[in-house]
Amino acid sequence: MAPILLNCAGKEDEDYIKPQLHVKNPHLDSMEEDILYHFSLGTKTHNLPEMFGDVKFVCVGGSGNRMRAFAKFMHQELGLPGNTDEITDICEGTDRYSMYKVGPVLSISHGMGVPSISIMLHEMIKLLHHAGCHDVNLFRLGTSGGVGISPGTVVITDKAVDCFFRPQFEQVILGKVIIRSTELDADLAEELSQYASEMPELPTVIGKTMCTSDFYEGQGRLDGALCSFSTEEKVEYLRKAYNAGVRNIEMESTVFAAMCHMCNLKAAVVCVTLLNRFDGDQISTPHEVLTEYQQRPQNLVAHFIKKRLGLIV
Ligand SMILES: O=P(O)(O)O[C@@H]1C[C@H](O)[C@@H](CO)O1
Ligand SMILES: O=c1cc[nH]c(=O)[nH]1
Repeated sequence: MAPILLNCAGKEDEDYIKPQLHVKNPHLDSMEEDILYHFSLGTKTHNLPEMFGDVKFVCVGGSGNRMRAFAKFMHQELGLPGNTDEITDICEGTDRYSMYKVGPVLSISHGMGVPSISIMLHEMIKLLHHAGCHDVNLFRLGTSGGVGISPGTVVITDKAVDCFFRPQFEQVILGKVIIRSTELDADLAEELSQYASEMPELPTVIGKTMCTSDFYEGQGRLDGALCSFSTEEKVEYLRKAYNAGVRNIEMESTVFAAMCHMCNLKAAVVCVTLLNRFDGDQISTPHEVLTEYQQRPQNLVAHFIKKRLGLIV
């Protein structure tokens, strides 16, 4: 299926100026070859424009199985020809990440935490650059812990914040702390929220997402191998987070937002909550319920993609 050229408002438009992706690295121009090591892809070994030039939507999430399931789901949703069993892992030469392409949709796993997603984002953004992609929307489809909201709620992030509730991401470069903005695309979040309101089966809120560097102590859990705080201190911290507008906690949103923002890529974070952290720390929900929860961000983003491609009105 040939991709349709749509402008930001999702309308076909010949005069539309395509938003350009900017890699911010002058050294790249003088490199004879760029090996995307963790993807097992490279500019000399692969024809990246041919393989990826038509990509318009990049969806990322922690687990390889989830992102394969999403690729198969999108294949069906877009009505693409062929069998979903034929959708293979483009990165099968490495076991670091998994990548699947279905029409204009690229589905990539990023593992857990900031270091893992950050490596993936460097290589993915260079991949889009080498392939000559433009006008690409990026989505993180994740899971999270809810703060004062019911399990199964989908949170569309308006601001990704750090564990001090600041909308920033700190990167240490050459021994210096560099602070980057975690601004996400407000129009994209608004559009997703509008579509969510058309899907009554999808409980959705817009709120701040707090990104931590740990699942246990870093998220105020009492059930890790280490814990040095009381239940009251945990609840006080979660209450402060809630009052600051935080509605969920995960582990990748700030670097995802910061890197996309720096490279002029429109990005959104859509995570389902697996539990309400005021009610506990352990994720004891049955597996099949968790599987259904994980499908929810996928349903919303699939709806968005189909709207953008003009497959539904
Ligand atoms: O995309 P996923 O569901 O992997 O994101 C969250 C944040 C951590 O990576 C992980 C912790 O369970 O889930
Ligand atoms: O509580 C949770 C659940 C999923 N992912 C997280 O990072 N935290």
